[in-house]
Amino acid sequence: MKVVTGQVMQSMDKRAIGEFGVPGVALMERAGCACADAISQRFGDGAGRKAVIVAGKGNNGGDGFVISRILSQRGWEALVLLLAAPQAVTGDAAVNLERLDSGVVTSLPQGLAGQEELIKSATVVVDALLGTGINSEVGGIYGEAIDVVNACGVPVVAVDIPSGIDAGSGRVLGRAVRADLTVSFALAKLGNVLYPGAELGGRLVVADIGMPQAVVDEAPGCEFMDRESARAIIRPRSVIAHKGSNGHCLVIAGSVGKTGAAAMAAQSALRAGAGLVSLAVPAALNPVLESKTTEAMTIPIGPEDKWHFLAGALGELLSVAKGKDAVALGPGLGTAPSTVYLVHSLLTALDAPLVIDADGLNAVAVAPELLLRRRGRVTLLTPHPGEMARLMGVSVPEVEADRIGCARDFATRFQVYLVLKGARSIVAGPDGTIAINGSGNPGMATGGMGDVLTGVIAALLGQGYHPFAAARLGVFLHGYAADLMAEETGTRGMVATDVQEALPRALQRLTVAEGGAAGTSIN
Ligand SMILES: NC(=O)C1=CN([C@@H]2O[C@H](COP(=O)(O)OP(=O)(O)OC[C@H]3O[C@@H](n4cnc5c(N)ncnc54)[C@H](OP(=O)(O)O)[C@@H]3O)[C@@H](O)[C@H]2O)[C@@H](O)CC1
Ligand SMILES: [K+]
Repeated sequence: MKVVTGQVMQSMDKRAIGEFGVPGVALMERAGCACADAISQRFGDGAGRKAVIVAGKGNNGGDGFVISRILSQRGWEALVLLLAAPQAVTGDAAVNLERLDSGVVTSLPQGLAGQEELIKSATVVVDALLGTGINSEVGGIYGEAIDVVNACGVPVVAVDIPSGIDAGSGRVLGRAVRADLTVSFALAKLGNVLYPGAELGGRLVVADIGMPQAVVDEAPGCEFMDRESARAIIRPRSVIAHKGSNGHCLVIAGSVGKTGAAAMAAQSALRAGAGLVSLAVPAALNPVLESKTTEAMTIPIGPEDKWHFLAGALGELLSVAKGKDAVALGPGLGTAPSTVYLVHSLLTALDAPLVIDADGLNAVAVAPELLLRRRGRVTLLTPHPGEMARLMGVSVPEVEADRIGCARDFATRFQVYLVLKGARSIVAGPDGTIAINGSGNPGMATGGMGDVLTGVIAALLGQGYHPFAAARLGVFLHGYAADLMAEETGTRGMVATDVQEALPRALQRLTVAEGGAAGTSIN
């Protein structure tokens, strides 16, 4: 699913009207109708139902006027509380305001004070205060109105986006409406899918409002990874595939106390379909990993009494990396200075597509310019916000304030593919292309989830997926496996190995046609 900023949507609106001759009032009519339909579907129609539409003076309010007219035709009492003088309403919104019976509209330029009881008596409150045209922090009568709506205890349907959410980022601009349902138009906005906007919007419906297809297709936006987008990336496995044709991954991981990270990265690569996995570990840890893993082949590296990698391991690691289809570097490596030095040497010397995570990223953060020496080779980083902050030399709140900007900036500057983890992981390509992951749940906020993701992405790279496809499919699959687990056991107490074990089921659900069965019929 494509998502766009509010500004892009406003220019799409202008293009549809200017270039394609679609009247603005027609778009507004379809938008209002889509909201009314969603309301009718949820609450039914006919007498005894009351909608209170809290409207602003812009086109978001205009949609609200259409909703009032349509619901009235369906037997509702549909009252509009307009937070402006009627003369302040212009354009298409004014056309629709004039079409309402005067008794339906109450103009409240001083704000909603005194209307609380009326609002509490409604079946549904429609939030038509502010949409994509929001241009500053919300305060004054609009801010107070948002507080009243949030305190009313009645289901709230937001028109396009909850009022107060920045459509380009999902940020709350001062105050924002909390809705149960949001009906967004033509395409979802970034603010509908990024947190906190995504949560405040409740369930999201994207309605077709008759925007010309060319305008939709040509709008600059980014991909929101849902099941359909994942299905479009995933490739069928050849029936004559063998372990050698499904990619051989090398995982370089582990230090004392962190053998689990190494085991999970290796095992997850297998669960995501890698044909073979070799796991290179500091030699003293080999016995532990021999027994912790079964299908992965462990390779002891360095002196037998060393619990972490030394700088001198470079030669041995390069020779085991020869011929591998992808390398994962970092899970549980530790931050011993000699290990950091080794990571720096591997960065410049390894030719295979390389996924770097965890302590691998901490080593990169010391000298990120080394990434530029990998030009021409595939590098994929998977930082969480703390690691991203270290890589960029900024604070975590700075990363969180602009997750897309940070991911894009780093990926383009250092010519890498990057997954910025967190609720709605961001995938950035070296050309600045962005995707947003739609799968996953709070159960994933526990240790080891990143090691699983590293293994999954390495497996996909090893199977020959393009790095941007491997990153997008990898994050989706990882979150989707966790979502399948959550369906069964809830999110509390979920651990990384649960997600690891659910990966085949997630792959199965994505490859089998909806409602169909796996396999090929032969009779
Ligand atoms: N795109 C499409 O295809 C279609 C879009 N449609 C709809 O149009 C909506 C966009 O409409 P829009 O551009 O008129 O902006 P909107 O969100 O109503 O707000 C602007 C008004 O709010 C004001 N204002 C701004 N910030 C404020 C603040 N912080 N606090 C207080 N006030 C603030 C601002 O006042 P100003 O500052 O300019 O004086 C201005 O008057 C879109 O979300 C969708 O619902 C559909 O009808 C059909 C097709
Ligand atoms: K709104």
